[in-house]
Amino acid sequence: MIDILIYVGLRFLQGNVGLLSNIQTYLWIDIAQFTTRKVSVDMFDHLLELSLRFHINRKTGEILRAQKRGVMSIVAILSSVLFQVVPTLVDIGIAVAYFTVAFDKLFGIIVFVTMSLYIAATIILTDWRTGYRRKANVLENLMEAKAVDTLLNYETVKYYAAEDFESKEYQKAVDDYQDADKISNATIYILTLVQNVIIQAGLLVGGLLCAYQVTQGQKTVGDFVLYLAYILQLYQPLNDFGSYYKSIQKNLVDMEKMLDLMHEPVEVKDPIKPTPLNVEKGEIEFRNVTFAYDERNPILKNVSFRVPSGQTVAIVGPSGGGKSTLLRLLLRFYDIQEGCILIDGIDVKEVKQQELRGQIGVVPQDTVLFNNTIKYNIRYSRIDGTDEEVAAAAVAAKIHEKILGFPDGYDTKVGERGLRLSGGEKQRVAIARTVLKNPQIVLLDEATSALDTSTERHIQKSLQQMTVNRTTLIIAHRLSTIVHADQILVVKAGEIVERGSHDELMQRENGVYFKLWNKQLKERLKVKSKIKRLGRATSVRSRKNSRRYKAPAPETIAIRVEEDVTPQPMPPLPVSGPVNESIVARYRTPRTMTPMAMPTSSSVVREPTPQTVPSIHGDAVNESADSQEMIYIHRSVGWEDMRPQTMTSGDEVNRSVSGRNMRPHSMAYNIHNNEANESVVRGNVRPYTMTYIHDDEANESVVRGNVRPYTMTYIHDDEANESVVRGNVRPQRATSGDGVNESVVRGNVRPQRTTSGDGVNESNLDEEAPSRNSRRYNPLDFLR
Ligand SMILES: Nc1ncnc2c1ncn2[C@@H]1O[C@H](COP(=O)(O)OP(=O)(O)OP(=O)(O)O)[C@@H](O)[C@H]1O
Repeated sequence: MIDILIYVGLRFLQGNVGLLSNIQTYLWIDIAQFTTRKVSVDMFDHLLELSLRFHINRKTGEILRAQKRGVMSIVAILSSVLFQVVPTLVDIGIAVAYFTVAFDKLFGIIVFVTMSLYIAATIILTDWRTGYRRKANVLENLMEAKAVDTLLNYETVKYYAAEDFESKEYQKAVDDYQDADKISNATIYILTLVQNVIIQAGLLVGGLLCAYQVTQGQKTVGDFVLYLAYILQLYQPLNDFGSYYKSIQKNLVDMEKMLDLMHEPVEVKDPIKPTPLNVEKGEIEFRNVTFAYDERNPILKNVSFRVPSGQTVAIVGPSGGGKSTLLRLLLRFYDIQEGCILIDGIDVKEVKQQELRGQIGVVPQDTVLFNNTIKYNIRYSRIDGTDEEVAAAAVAAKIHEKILGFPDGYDTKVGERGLRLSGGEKQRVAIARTVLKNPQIVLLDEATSALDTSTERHIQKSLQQMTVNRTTLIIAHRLSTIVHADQILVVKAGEIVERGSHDELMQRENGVYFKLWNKQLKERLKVKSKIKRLGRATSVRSRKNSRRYKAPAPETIAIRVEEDVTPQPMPPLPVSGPVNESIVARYRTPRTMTPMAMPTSSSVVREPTPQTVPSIHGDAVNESADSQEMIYIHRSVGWEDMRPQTMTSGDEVNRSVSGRNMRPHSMAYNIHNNEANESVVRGNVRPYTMTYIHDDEANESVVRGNVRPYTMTYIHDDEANESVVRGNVRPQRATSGDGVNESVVRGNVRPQRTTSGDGVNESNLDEEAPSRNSRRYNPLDFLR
């Protein structure tokens, strides 16, 4: 009777386990939610607290996966321990006690040994399995990271038509994971097999002992049946215990990566007692700053400079010199090894990072926006900004009208990372954001370098307005955008190698800045050359004004090639026809053809490339130009198309132009020959520059819209101007000459640049175009 009562009691207890699992559905939801929220938010905060160094190296997909899996594991472990493991252990304990009391010690020992062996085998084998599980996890993370990385780079994948490659890579990642997962699962079967063998062995030994005792009359058949019934009932929770343990172990492995992330040390810490920072003047000072991302590779070496309140300092220099690093250090994304960085005399280390960054506005090189509305993105810098303030900031950044033009206005969604906006629009949103933030210190990190020159010019204007009276640190690649800076720092290999204003730096002919400037100049000219002024005055008649004036500046530049072609001895210059033939044979490109006497010599035919043929005219050249091969006269750096840089004067040349579809970069200085002009008229040539062309025919061709010169300078013929007026042509540059200017004034043409001439300037007051009349003309201005 007691036996039966104990048995029923035990079953009741076991039933309780089921009861508990019902209770858990009510209680558990709250516990699980609380745990999930706590762990997720702590983890998120910690990730935000980690340094830029960590985030530069992270793999977003992997981190999110680790976080998700880690949170789920914690909840699963809690659930297993609370509702499964503890009740099972209680169950097993009672069973051992019951067999010891109800049967005899021997049965208690058998049950105890079986269960101990079972638990020991489960623990040992599960630990062994963990290695496989861990490997499967790593591969699963990689699989996920691969997918996220590819999707984030969707555009790049499409640009390079790399869908197949990416698909194969992803397939491989999936295969690797599945292989590892298969092995991990296979080890479960080994574990289960061992567990079953132990249980069956225990059952067998206990059953045999019981049967023996029945035959000896020590036990009844009823006892035997009771033993079998109960022992079978007992092994069920034991089996469950095995699977709980397996699941706990799996969850512990899953949690590992998240715990690693949690333990990732915070590199840049706030001071314990921070000094309040209230930037008023906004004076910045770098004092003997030395810094390395990796101690083995110093990046900044003893850098010192000061940006006085309200001034603009530009940082320029070769790529990789450490310019962006300076900004990152000012924002304290990294701690420096030596020296200090001060804002209004306070070391940035002494200040709370949030407070520091809260008072500095940054327009980065490539703005990444949140996948939200334009309004949200602008307001991000000051979440209490009103709609009116947001609109005012957008007006200042010259994007308000544009936004209003979108169907959803300020509620337009910008897409992931702001990809639905153009580069220029994104940059303006970033500027508007900074305007709304209204910081005393503004950092511009190549804010416009990714944009085309026209958009850049517009944005530069917004930026310049924004930075008035604010301390500004600009990193620029295009030097033309920072000539206005109060001070320019040239950073090279982690050191400031030059400093001064643009004009001061341009005085140093061998300086880094001077060279950098010229390099960019050459890039724009598409030749590696140095610009040298060729003074020349030209009389130009303005019909409109009925007055004569002297052209204030040389419009043609002679180009002297300095480098990158192996210097070769200059042969005696030829004085007769054959030179031109030699030129024909050698396919040289004339860089400059100016109306000067042409020395010739047959020696050129045999000699290596002459370095300079400063001027060419004369029939022979021109005849050769007429032949199929006269293409490259002199100084070809390559075997490009026939494209002399400048063509001036000389009938035959002009004819060759007319016959051969040559495209001179420049047609300058009184091309007054009809044939040349005819060729222009026929639309065979499209000069980059047309200067002082005063022949009606040329102008007519312009009038007819056959040609679209890049530059029209001092065109003073009414017809040409009229054509501009009529909008037939859109020169990249339009200079002087009232007719042109008037057309600009009337908005018919949109030259890229307009200079000089009151009308132009009036129409274009906000362009701040340098007036050639107002100061000594510097040919470099031409390229700004
Ligand atoms: N997080 C980083 N970890 C290690 N090295 C880095 C890190 N960031 C930059 N560097 C290295 O530091 C050097 C300076 O980089 P920085 O970005 O400051 O150059 P930069 O002058 O702004 O160049 P660019 O004009 O090309 O933008 C480079 O050699 C770069 O490889």
